[in-house]
Amino acid sequence: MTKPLCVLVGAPGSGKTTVGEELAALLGVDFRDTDADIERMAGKPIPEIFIDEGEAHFRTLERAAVAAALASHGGVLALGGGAVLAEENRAALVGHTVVHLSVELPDAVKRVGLGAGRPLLAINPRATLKHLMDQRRPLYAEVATATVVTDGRNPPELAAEIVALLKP
Ligand SMILES: Nc1ncnc2c1ncn2[C@@H]1O[C@H](COP(=O)(O)OP(=O)(O)O)[C@@H](O)[C@H]1O
Ligand SMILES: O=C(O)C1=C[C@@H](OP(=O)(O)O)[C@@H](O)[C@H](O)C1
Ligand SMILES: [Mg+2]
Repeated sequence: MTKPLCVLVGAPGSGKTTVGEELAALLGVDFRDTDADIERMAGKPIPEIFIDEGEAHFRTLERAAVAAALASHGGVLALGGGAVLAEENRAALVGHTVVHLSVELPDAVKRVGLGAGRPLLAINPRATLKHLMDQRRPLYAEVATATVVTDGRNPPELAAEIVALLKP
């Protein structure tokens, strides 16, 4: 069975999508993001899924996307920030190389701005992010096999650090 070289988890704004793309380019492998898979599956952008069908439906699509990607993608895989909420997803990550991109509130808030494209952050992004991060910090720690601190660091240097970390 194919499995990802590296799975990236972390809060919204930790840089999973951006650093994941850089990392895949450095490694010369494909990049995949479960958020993009979900949008393809649903045939619409994530904010529209939240509006039309609600978060529970999004999480159902997300569980399917995570399972499919873990089973079939051999490159770098970025998950959505909330994927770790599902016990099913955390269990599926056991045995994988999972890098937690950690970020503290000040950098996360700066990076997500007013939460464009992230429906959970559409109202009061700073307070909502703080709540999400407090709730999820233990879950990221539970699934991670390594943690990379991203505060004050740029995506190319973070991607290079992960390449070094992946070397046997
Ligand atoms: N290390 C970083 N330093 C500065 N800006 C970053 C960094 N990582 C990501 N960004 C920026 O923050 C925003 C969110 O990044 P993104 O990769 O979408 O995060 P995630 O997928 O974890 O939510 C993007 O505008 C991106 O360019
Ligand atoms: O934190 C969350 O629950 C979410 C994070 C988003 O992905 P990013 O972490 O890539 O922003 C996306 O999956 C969706 O808007 C829900
Ligand atoms: Mg992302």
